Amino acid sequence: MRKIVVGTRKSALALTQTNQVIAQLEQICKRDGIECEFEVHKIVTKGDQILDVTLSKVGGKGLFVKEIEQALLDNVIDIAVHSMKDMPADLADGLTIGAIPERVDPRDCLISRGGVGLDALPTGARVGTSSLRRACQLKFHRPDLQVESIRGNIDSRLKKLESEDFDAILLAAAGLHRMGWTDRVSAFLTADACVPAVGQGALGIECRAGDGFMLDLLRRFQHEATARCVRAERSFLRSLNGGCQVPIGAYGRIAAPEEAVTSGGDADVITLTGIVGSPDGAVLLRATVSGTLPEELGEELAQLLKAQGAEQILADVRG
Ligand SMILES: NCc1[nH]cc(CCC(=O)O)c1CC(=O)O
Repeated sequence: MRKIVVGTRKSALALTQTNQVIAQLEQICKRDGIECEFEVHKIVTKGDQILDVTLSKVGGKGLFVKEIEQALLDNVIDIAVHSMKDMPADLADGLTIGAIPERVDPRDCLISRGGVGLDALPTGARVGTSSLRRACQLKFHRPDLQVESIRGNIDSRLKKLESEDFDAILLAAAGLHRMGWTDRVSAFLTADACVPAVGQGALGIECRAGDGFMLDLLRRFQHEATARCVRAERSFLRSLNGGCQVPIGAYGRIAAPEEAVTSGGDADVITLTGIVGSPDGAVLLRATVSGTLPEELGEELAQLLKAQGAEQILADVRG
């Protein structure tokens, strides 16, 4: 009986999604006759310690990931469950993503007082988000809104909607979905109106690159369509040198079978949309590409946005 130690952050969302992944892996083990048991190991990351200060000013890439990767390298844990959108473009040497399971809802959503949608928010309403990507796209559509920083895990941000007197906050639908809190959603923003963060809604299970047992198990948990879309999004992010604290978004999807048939296309074709913008929403560059090779698609999309001036916008944000 092999014991698999699973590392996780200790936030409510991290623990919940880790337990959901363990339950799914247990099903696979049972189905395929693999004998193993799972144990959860909680790790406090730098990102958790400094949630109250301005994360974007600290500027480190992968603030939620570094200590967890060290625990993998030190054999303290065997796998780690991450939100793909928190993963830096490059992993630590010796580690790999063994599985990307099926993505849940990739969209952002609005949680407002009174449950109204974006268009019904009063002129000048205060909206809480610390994501430059969300701020940019929100201000692009509604320049009158006042975007203000809000910190903390999703549970504390939901509390701050009331206690800090915001009219609305923006969160990823996926986190609320995993917590069973989608009844709090006032409106889902379409992936076109607000292009999600790279990897949003997807999880990644990281392990040691040389751990054959884990790689064999995790391979059975991978959702190929999701994995290819996320690889395309991450290739785009890497090509722009982006971390999670820059106003960059990308969303890859694979045409539904009926769409692929009517377009005469291939069921493997990924359609990838990306944006780069200024945090005040004055500039919002966007392009869409499609193709079958994830890494090349991401690079192609980055080239298109660079040709529109993306590098200067990002340089201005980074200061
Ligand atoms: N940046 C924090 C973070 N990282 C992952 C999620 C949950 C959504 C997901 O898995 O993509 C969230 C919360 C949020 O952005 O609302």
